[in-house]
Amino acid sequence: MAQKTSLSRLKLTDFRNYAEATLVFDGRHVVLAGENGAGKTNLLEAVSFFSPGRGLRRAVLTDVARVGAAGSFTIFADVDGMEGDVSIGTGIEPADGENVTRKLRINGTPAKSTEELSDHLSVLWLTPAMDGLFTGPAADRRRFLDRLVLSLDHAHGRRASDFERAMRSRNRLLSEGRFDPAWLSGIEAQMASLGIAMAAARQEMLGLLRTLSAGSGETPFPTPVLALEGFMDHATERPAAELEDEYLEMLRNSRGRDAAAGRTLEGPHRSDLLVRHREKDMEAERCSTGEQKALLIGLVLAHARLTADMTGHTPILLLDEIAAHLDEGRRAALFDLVHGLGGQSFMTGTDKSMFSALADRAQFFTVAHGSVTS
Ligand SMILES: Nc1ncnc2c1ncn2[C@@H]1O[C@H](COP(=O)(O)OP(=O)(O)OP(=O)(O)O)[C@@H](O)[C@H]1O
Repeated sequence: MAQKTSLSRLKLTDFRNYAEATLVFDGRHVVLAGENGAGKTNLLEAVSFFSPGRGLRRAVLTDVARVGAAGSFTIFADVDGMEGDVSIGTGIEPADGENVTRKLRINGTPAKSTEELSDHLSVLWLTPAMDGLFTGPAADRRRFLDRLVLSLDHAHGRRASDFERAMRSRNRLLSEGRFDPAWLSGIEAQMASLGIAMAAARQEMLGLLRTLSAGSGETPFPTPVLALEGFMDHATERPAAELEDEYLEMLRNSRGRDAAAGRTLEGPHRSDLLVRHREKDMEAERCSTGEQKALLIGLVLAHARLTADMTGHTPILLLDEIAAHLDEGRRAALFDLVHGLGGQSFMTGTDKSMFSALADRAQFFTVAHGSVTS
């Protein structure tokens, strides 16, 4: 059984609609109930800042600081984490100018990068903004998949940003007509090694999820069948060095075409995550809204289970308005599955009664106008 990671205290200052708030948790699941616009999602967003990146809204940091305050915000948490008890603080300072970066302190010591958060906890989320994942642009699905990969392979984010940087340099050289072979070859070699490593990490994640869902029992949440399309799709069995050579060759041969297109036409930045509903044998985008939501829940729960199995620690789950579109039976089944993961989850809803099946497995808070009461 994986060990539980959990938050025991959360303190916000000038964060979204909170001037100041402190919440004390006792290790159970957390239910945040309140009217529309009360500040429930803001609390989940605050917790999501304890993972690398820009949080569950992918926010511009200056938008997060409370309107009318000094321009800074802070979030502190006491965490029972993967390496034991730890105090984590993050936020921005006022007037950092255009290039605001998120500061992070772990036990009072400044951290070099937000990637250090992954040593202490893993935070996964499901929000209504993700409802259109299967019908929306491929870039959203790629980002979703990359977040899944990142939770187990912490180098994936760096790889992806280094690839992006190299690709931008190549695009610039090509668009300026500077076909300097030595320079281009150097950049393309870097793209080939990073690009194939990215594709391999994504394939590995899909393989792990496939193995896991093959063993999962009956639940009301359908099993998603996942595949990648668009770049080196069927090449998983071949050695990485061979694939790198192939991609390098592809890049070399497509310089003219890419220059004309103004972008690189082949690469891991063109992959798409294909999702099928296994039981119905149908593409996710052709499933009903409710079926898509259930598939998404199935996918996030499978990922949470995988994270727990692989790291030995349960992730913290943020489930925004999760109960809203489920009937009573599915709601109860969902709570049992979430509880069965053995971790701490944070759930929001407009009505406390939607969570009654959780009973004493959860701690209930009421949120109203940027303040929280238990
Ligand atoms: N930087 C900010 N400063 C002050 N208020 C903000 C800021 N950013 C967002 N808000 C406000 O925070 C409020 C609460 O937002 P939140 O998304 O948390 O609501 P919610 O309780 O999840 O509501 P719903 O049930 O409608 O999803 C909104 O009214 C929003 O305008």
